[in-house]
Amino acid sequence: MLDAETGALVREGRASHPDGTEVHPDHWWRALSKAFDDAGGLAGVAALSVGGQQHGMVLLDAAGAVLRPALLWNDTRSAGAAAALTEEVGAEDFAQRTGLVPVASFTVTKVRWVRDHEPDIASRVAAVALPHDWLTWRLRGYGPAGASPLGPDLGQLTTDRSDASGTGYWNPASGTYDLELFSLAFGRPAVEAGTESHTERSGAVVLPRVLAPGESPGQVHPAVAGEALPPGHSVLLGAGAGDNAAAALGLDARPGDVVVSVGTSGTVFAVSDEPVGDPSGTVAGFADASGLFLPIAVTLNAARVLTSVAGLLGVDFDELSRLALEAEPGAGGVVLVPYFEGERTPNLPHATASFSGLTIASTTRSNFARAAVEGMLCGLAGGLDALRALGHPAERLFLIGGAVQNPAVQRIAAQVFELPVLVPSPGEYVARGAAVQAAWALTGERPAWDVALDGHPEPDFQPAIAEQYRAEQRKVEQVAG
Ligand SMILES: Nc1ncnc2c1ncn2[C@@H]1O[C@H](COP(=O)(O)OP(=O)(O)O)[C@@H](O)[C@H]1O
Ligand SMILES: O=C(CO)[C@@H](O)[C@H](O)COP(=O)(O)O
Repeated sequence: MLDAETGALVREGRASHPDGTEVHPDHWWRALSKAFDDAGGLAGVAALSVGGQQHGMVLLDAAGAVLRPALLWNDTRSAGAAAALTEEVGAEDFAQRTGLVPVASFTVTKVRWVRDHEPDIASRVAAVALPHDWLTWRLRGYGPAGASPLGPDLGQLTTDRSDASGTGYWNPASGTYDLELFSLAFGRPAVEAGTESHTERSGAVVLPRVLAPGESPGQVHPAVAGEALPPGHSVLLGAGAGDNAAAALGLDARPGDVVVSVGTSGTVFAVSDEPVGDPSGTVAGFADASGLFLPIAVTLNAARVLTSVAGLLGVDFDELSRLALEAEPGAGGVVLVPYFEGERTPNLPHATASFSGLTIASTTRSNFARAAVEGMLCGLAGGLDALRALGHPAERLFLIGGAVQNPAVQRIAAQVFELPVLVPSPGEYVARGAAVQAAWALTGERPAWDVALDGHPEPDFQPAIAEQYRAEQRKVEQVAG
């Protein structure tokens, strides 16, 4: 909870939901309510907005009930559907129509998977929403018949540009749904909530109405906030956003800035004045939450690479960092291509990780620790190269995400990225971006809050690290591709 004038942190609360690649949205709802309690309730809060993981598929029936656990961004079961859709539409056309070339993360591939593997569920789908859409709808009082104050009005579902652009059936350049593409994927017609054709086309699958930046979908319903909301107090809602677009808002990133987030996913993105369509699929051409665009490259293997290697070495993160910094740049020739969870960029959903360059001399704990950090960051550096190759200016790099608290990640980032690296003060930048949206909806103006910096590691670019990594990565790609 931030002060609307200054952006200063006033209170915070947190609650977790289960890990995994499919999660029932009810867990998010319970976690949100616990987080409100943990933060001391909503007294004094004038507006709030929801930032959430992108792409997750929430299927609702006509009575507003969730039909199955949401398939999340990191669920790769729809890799075959992604390949089929790319084949049917063509990568070039797909990129032109949506900014994307399908990979398993995107919602369009998940609806195709459901059509093909769960036809009973597919036939009962009345609406498809994303995590933040569903939470915003629930906060407004809509939800399953009998278990929500305003009932299952699917016409009230809303989303925002940033998350709509991660579905694979919305066109960031025109700002409209590509309903034909949705029907091709799912085999049923669709309609945008709240439009004229929505009322005329009963039976079509409802897709949330796309709000403009700064637009509000309404207020938190007093009955759903329970004791968190004091009597007579109202809370305005912001549009909500996908997590990466929210982080860009939270950092007040502008064209020329690149953000690298090392969390569960690894992301590299820029804010751009122009829409992007990369037919190679390396860069996804999302929209941002400010009215501009957010070209992005995303890896599935980020912070958890360090968790795995720390576990292998039997050390905590502090010791992993100490070991990594003890080794020389290049880790004595040891390279980790860290595709522990398959990979999304490059699109290798079935790849596995591999260590190489092991000799008696190089097989040391410190080289393993360093190879883990280098491999993870080199995967992201490939994303930066792709953004630059598309002509995006990159003047400085913000490094955020849980793993950035690791000193080795900061120091080695300055060796792997050929840019000044800035480390903002530790914080929840996605939540901060959601707070920007809330303040924007409240005042009608995008706030300009200062972002405090924690440090900027000394520039120390060492191209040999990435060169060595790329050589091994090409070999892995040949086997897994
Ligand atoms: N000091 C550290 N070194 C390495 N990884 C860390 C460290 N601290 C936290 N992490 C990792 O950061 C991840 C959480 O990052 P965060 O950006 O909050 O995640 P998410 O992308 O899921 O929002 C976890 O995988 C956690 O283990
Ligand atoms: O798939 C993407 C972006 O395209 C991910 O960035 C997800 O939006 C969620 O990532 P985490 O917050 O779990 O790291």
